[in-house]
Amino acid sequence: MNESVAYWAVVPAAGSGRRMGARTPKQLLGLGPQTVLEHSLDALCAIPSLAGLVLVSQDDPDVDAIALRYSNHGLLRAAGGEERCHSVLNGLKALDGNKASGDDWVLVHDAARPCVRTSDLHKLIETLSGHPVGGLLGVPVQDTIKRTDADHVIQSTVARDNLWHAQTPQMFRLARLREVLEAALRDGFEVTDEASAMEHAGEHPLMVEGHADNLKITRPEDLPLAEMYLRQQGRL
Ligand SMILES: Nc1ccn([C@@H]2O[C@H](COP(=O)(O)OP(=O)(O)OP(=O)(O)O)[C@@H](O)[C@H]2O)c(=O)n1
Ligand SMILES: C[C@](O)(CO)[C@H](O)COP(=O)(O)O
Repeated sequence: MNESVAYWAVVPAAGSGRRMGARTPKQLLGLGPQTVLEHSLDALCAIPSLAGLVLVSQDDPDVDAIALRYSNHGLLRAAGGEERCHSVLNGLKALDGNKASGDDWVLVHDAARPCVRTSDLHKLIETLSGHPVGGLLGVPVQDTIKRTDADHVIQSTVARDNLWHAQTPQMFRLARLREVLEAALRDGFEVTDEASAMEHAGEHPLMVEGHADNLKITRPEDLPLAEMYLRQQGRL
């Protein structure tokens, strides 16, 4: 752990949860007595070295109430953007305007990933703190992967060796991440995660193996699965 730099988190929590099909945005759905968002914030706040975190959300009184409960963790707020990448960039700008320096590390973690293990967060930070680029948590692909046409007719089988599911947190230096994200957006490049913006700039982030239970809650069937994982971890 490099003591001279700080570690911050940016939590994109401004999505509408279209694929969940619920009236409530999925980050505010319940997992036991807490919301998905609170479980994700609790996981990040368990990192002793965390200097603070930026919660990126739409205007929502329910989010405001949750944010108040994390004010002692140096919680800052930023407005959500049209897409996840715009929300993340707003979060980085909020950090820039605060006590953060360009060399500080930023962990970008989806609010929709409440089951991330504290042990994996520590593994990510320990593995990457001396790394020249940064990286992300992920898990190797276990199924056979098919590519189809628009009519779902299989065209090919994708070789799965060295193929990974990218997760979050994705951990990069603040100034460099903001620079590559702004450049990717200027180029009209489709940014679905922070690592892809780094790759677009010619960087090679490091994949750090985590666990499959760090799922992104996306569809209704993911909620009971997340609840089971949290119980297994003793968090419910
Ligand atoms: N404009 C957006 C879109 C997404 N997110 C956040 O990014 C994370 C991952 O995005 P995703 O799973 O796609 O969430 P949604 O966009 O809400 O889902 P959907 O695509 O089904 O609407 C979530 O924590 C979501 O709240 C965000 O902060 N701002
Ligand atoms: C960032 C991410 O969770 C990595 O897998 C994923 O790219 C988010 O994608 P989404 O379409 O915004 O859910």
